[in-house]
Amino acid sequence: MKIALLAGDGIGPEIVAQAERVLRFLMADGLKMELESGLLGGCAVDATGEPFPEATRKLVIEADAVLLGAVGGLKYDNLPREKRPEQGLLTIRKTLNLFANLRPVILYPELANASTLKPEIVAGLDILIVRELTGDIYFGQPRGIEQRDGQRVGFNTMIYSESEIRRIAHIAFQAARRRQGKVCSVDKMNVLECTQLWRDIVTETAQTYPDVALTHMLVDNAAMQLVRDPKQFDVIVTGNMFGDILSDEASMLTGSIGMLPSASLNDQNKGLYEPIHGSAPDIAGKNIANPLATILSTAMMLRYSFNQEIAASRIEHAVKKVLKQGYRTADIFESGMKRVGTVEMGDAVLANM
Ligand SMILES: NC(=O)c1ccc[n+]([C@@H]2O[C@H](COP(=O)([O-])OP(=O)(O)OC[C@H]3O[C@@H](n4cnc5c(N)ncnc54)[C@H](O)[C@@H]3O)[C@@H](O)[C@H]2O)c1
Ligand SMILES: CC(C)[C@H](C(=O)O)[C@@H](O)C(=O)O
Ligand SMILES: [Mg+2]
Repeated sequence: MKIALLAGDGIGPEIVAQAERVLRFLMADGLKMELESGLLGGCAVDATGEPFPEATRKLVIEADAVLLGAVGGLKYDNLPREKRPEQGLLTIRKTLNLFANLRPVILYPELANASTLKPEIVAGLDILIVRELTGDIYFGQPRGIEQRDGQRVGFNTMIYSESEIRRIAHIAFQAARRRQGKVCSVDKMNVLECTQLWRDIVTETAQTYPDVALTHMLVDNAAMQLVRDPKQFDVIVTGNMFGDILSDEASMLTGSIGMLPSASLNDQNKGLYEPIHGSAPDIAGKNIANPLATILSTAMMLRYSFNQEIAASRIEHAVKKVLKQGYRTADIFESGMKRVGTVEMGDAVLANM
């Protein structure tokens, strides 16, 4: 099992270091894995001039799975789009055809008071956001900024093909079968043709899954319903951009964006695993970032890419125990708990493994 580690920028190296300790612990305990680090994002721009250098391309193609921290930062904001750190991430997703992004939104009972909603509204919360990751306005052509009628206009194209919609819909329905059997498809069909097609194809695909209950919701309402009554959702399936926004919103129901892991999968079981948050430049280098989303992403990697259910649950149980024992990074801290830094949170997880 060869794993490419791409720590990236900002808090990336700090949080990936803790996940790497967890992987090395499992290796010392007999799990056969090989880890190799590579450059992606701003650190790659600094070293090579490119956000996704050739050596990293080779590494991720050859690896069985990729663990990523985060990319980006203020320093790179003035670069042209193709040189920006985020472009490196988008290019990896496209190169590996990682169209299915799974973002579990799970509230650990110990964090009920850290949620932005009242404990009774979020108790037992367990949503799976299935975000399409290689299409939509992120990749659609044409795009650009150009002169028209004496002024600049900026434009992007929201586009989905039937086959792109169908394959992500299948992922959502199959996931729902292993859960509560409910899929809510989120679109903006009242305004956007692209998402009218989305709704039509999801509805058509649902006919293969008579045992799954499908509902549709417009994205503005979905954003509101997530903070009104989030437990009405089981699986949410949506496009690239709506999924990006709704998952950041949903993360706060679990206490912090630092708690949400993700898996981005293609149809050959190859996966890239990363926390849903970014490089958090405001807290980078201070040993205060929450590493749990990244550590939980390694559990998803062991489960989805390597079928190592026991090792995956071992990590998840260790995280649960750490929270039970009262360890909290700043983002999930509440009085009476033990405030710890990034490294100490890693220590606590390892101690519980
Ligand atoms: N997958 C990725 O690599 C990814 C994802 C999102 C944003 N980004 C990039 O990251 C940079 C910063 O973006 P942003 O500030 O909008 O979003 P962000 O997710 O980096 O940070 C948003 C807020 O959440 C906090 N936060 C994020 N992760 C945390 C953690 N693990 N523990 C505690 N607090 C945490 C940050 O301190 C910040 O206040 C940008 O360049 C953006 O493009 C990268
Ligand atoms: C950094 C950015 C390109 C990325 C996205 O929009 O997909 C991020 O926000 C995410 O959620 O993974
Ligand atoms: Mg995002």
